[in-house]
Amino acid sequence: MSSAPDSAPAELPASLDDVYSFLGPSGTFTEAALKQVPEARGKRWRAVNNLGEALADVVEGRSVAAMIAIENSIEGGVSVAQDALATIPGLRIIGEYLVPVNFVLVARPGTTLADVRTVNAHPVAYAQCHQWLDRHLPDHGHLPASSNVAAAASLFEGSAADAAVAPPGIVDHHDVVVLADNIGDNPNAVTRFVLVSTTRSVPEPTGADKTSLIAELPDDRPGSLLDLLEQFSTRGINLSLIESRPIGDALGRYRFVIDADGHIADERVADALLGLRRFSPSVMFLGSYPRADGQRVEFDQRYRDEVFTEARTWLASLTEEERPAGAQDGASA
Ligand SMILES: O=C(O)C(=O)Cc1ccccc1
Repeated sequence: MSSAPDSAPAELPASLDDVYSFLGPSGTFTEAALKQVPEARGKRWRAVNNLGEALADVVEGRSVAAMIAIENSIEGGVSVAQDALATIPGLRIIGEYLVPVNFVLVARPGTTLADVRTVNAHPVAYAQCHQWLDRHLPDHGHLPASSNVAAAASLFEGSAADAAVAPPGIVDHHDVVVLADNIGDNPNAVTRFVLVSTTRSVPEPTGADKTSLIAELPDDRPGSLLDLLEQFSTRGINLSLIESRPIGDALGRYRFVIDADGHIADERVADALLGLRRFSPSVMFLGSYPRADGQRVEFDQRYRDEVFTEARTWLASLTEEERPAGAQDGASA
């Protein structure tokens, strides 16, 4: 267990509620994402070895929340994370954070690029550097690592690899030599992280929010996906992510991972959820939370809250008994 870098005074109560889990060891991009969470400052941080351990900490009450990578600008959704959120009941996303990611190739002192045969790398990092690796080390082998920092650490723990893909800050943590800088295929790559908890309380709407959902299609017939998408389009809701993931019970069965602009407290988003629920056999609400980029949600004024509430009031009025003129509420004769 480590303490947050800007930790508060030692007399802080050390209850379980104070613990945040993240993919360690210290120096990972996931830790950089957790540093952006004001509520986590001064709390205890638990470095774990994989996503499953981070989420189990939350579900089993060892941590109040876990930071996980969910999407990157090169590969899209992190499928293991999407599948975990789809299959572990009770998890909610309570915040999102963006971390620019770039990578260096490091090795034990004395190693040169010409010596490198095998590279240790986290699979997501490896995928983001493969063009550089294929160009400069065309016959290299890949050894998967549990994190970007673990990849470099393992060079000193008997790893068969000669080099590792790591974050630039790795030089502050290990006595490595940098064989090459900026080996990421996209210099502007960004990874999106989410803070996951089991709390039922949803962050307050800010006007710059996002709602994450997972929905299954009712049946395998033409237009099912269109029906799903229409729930959003007919309510003026923009989607920032839609990805299909296999449900896993039969070939060709998929669930859809969706990020929609807006908050469940927005009438148009709540109405879209009701629409989804009416036709989908399974809709999971993963949470509404402020967008990391702070960008306010733009939508056509035809879909503002008052339009929905006015329509509901109108509907109710259609079947209300007409009151005789002058009658008062609750008045008895
Ligand atoms: O947090 C890290 O450093 C990781 O190892 C996971 C990861 C891998 C690639 C991009 C972002 C996060």
